[in-house]
Amino acid sequence: MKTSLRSVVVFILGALFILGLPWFLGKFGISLMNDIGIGALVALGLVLLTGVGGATSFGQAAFVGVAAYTTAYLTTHFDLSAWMGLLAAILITATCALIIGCITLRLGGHFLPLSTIAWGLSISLLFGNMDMLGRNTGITNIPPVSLGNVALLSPLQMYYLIWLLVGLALLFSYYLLRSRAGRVIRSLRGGSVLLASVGEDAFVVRLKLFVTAAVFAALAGWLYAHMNRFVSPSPFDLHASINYLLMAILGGVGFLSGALVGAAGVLISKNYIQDVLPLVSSRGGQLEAIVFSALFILLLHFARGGIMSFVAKRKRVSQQSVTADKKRYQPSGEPPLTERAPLAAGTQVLSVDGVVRRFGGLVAVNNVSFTVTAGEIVGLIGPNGAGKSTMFNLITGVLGKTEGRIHFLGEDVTHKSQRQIARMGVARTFQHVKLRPAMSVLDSVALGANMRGSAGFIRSGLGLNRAEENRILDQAYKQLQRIGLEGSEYTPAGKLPLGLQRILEIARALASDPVLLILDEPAAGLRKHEKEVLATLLRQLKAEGLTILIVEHDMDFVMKLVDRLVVMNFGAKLIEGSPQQVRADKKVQDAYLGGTGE
Ligand SMILES: Nc1ncnc2c1ncn2[C@@H]1O[C@H](COP(=O)(O)OP(=O)(O)OP(=O)(O)O)[C@@H](O)[C@H]1O
Repeated sequence: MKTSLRSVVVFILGALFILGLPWFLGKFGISLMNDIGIGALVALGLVLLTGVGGATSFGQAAFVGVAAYTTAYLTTHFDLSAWMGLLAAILITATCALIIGCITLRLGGHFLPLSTIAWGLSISLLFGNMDMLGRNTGITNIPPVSLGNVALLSPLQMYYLIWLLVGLALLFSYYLLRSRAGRVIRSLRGGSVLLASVGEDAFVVRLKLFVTAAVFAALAGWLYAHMNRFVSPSPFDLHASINYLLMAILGGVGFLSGALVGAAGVLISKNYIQDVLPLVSSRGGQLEAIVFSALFILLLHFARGGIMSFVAKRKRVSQQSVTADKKRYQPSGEPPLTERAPLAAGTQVLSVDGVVRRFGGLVAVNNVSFTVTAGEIVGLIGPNGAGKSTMFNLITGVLGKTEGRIHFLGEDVTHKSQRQIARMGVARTFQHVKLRPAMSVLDSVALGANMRGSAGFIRSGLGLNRAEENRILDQAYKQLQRIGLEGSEYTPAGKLPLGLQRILEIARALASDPVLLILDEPAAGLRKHEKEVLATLLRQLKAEGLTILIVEHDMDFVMKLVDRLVVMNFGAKLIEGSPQQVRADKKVQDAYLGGTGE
């Protein structure tokens, strides 16, 4: 994993700026910077959870509150040090997030944000109603954080602690997103079927992200409690949660730096508005909420990408001479990832036995049986609606079977999940391409090698995954060379023409080192020359011992390519045989080729 020099320079310059800034700020400025740092920590969690992971939370302030009250309670009632309070705050907040996440994160659509409002409100109401937490009066006399004998009492002392933690959280997030785990997080918006095809459970990934965002909120809560030395319910209510979301959106919910920019933007303008509104009206306090609501709506209408998206756009325009296409990946030289031993010729790879799939009254797949042996290319063909894609979805575990059995390498996979089947060595492409448009070509393929690595959130975020990450990227580059897309490593996948996106999906599948490659209409949208290149690639893969099952409508392409064909019609198997046998069969001509005898 190569950290780009520019990112290092930007980070160092940022750190120097933060170090030197107090020289130019008064007491008020330093206190404001402390609030910005605390807000930025929460907003950073939201950038990961909402901006990258696609799960909107209106309840982050409640997590800030859980951590703040935990440390406040433990340090005032049990005389624990603030550092023990930090440990407890992180543990309890993460546990709360885990429990709430398990209950709510499976909710789809608008129900998830609605549920975050519900638990956000409930938790903040709890703070105001529990005697042990001081009800609405809160908890006072919280001890300061101490470093040895030095108590961090002044805003300037807290400034350095707060911004050290903000820097570490930023670094963690930066490394995390550039890793194996980060590619999976960035693919969350592509849906659970895409993630399962690379061996991941979307719910588990979202849950880990939810807990990570809660831990960032916990850091903020701990800092808040020991900086103010007092906690009460109102800074952790729904209103505060909306403010944190506003910070993330204003800065740019798709950018880590957006958390800093957004927190600064919201808190500085809030101070400014608080100064100006009393001059306009005696009810300035109420007007503030209205002004912020109006700002939120304007932002959602005209600048959803936030401030950083404008900065990124300008940067792209000013760097047009150094386009992504001209950057090249340099292989790391790490030893390559280990590969599966090739199967002996004739080994049975797949066996489909009397499989039935009904959708209500419709029998989409009706008692279909066939086998695929190692090193074969088998085509599954049939007219539109014959049940081919349903058959693919049954084999790969996307759909459950109504009847029948499927074995892969002799193991019964009838009731295995898509993720388990993918992990056994079945890789696939999709009829409707499933790529993340903004993800680079190199990363898109590296996602396929996901199951060949093991670094999780913590190892990746701490930057301890470099060797593995290099090997995964080298593997992705090797597959790009194989399909002739080297040179476009850093082009966003969505910028490729549809035909090349299909080929890119094949490279992603190959990066997993599969036993069986299942291709759903790979030649659709390809030009004649591209089809020839694809056919050559598939023949080469067969020569290397890979087994391929392919659905394809282009008869010319498929007839020249495959060893055997299984023809389906109205959900049932019509015939199985060599391309010559299928071509000559009268039933096939009637059903599939419209009786032309092509
Ligand atoms: N999730 C579903 N719910 C209900 N019916 C479905 C579902 N998926 C597929 N079908 C129906 O099952 C039948 C087979 O569909 P399938 O997509 O498997 O056919 P196909 O051979 O892949 O067609 P095409 O070549 O057009 O992709 C069709 O009648 C389709 O409408």
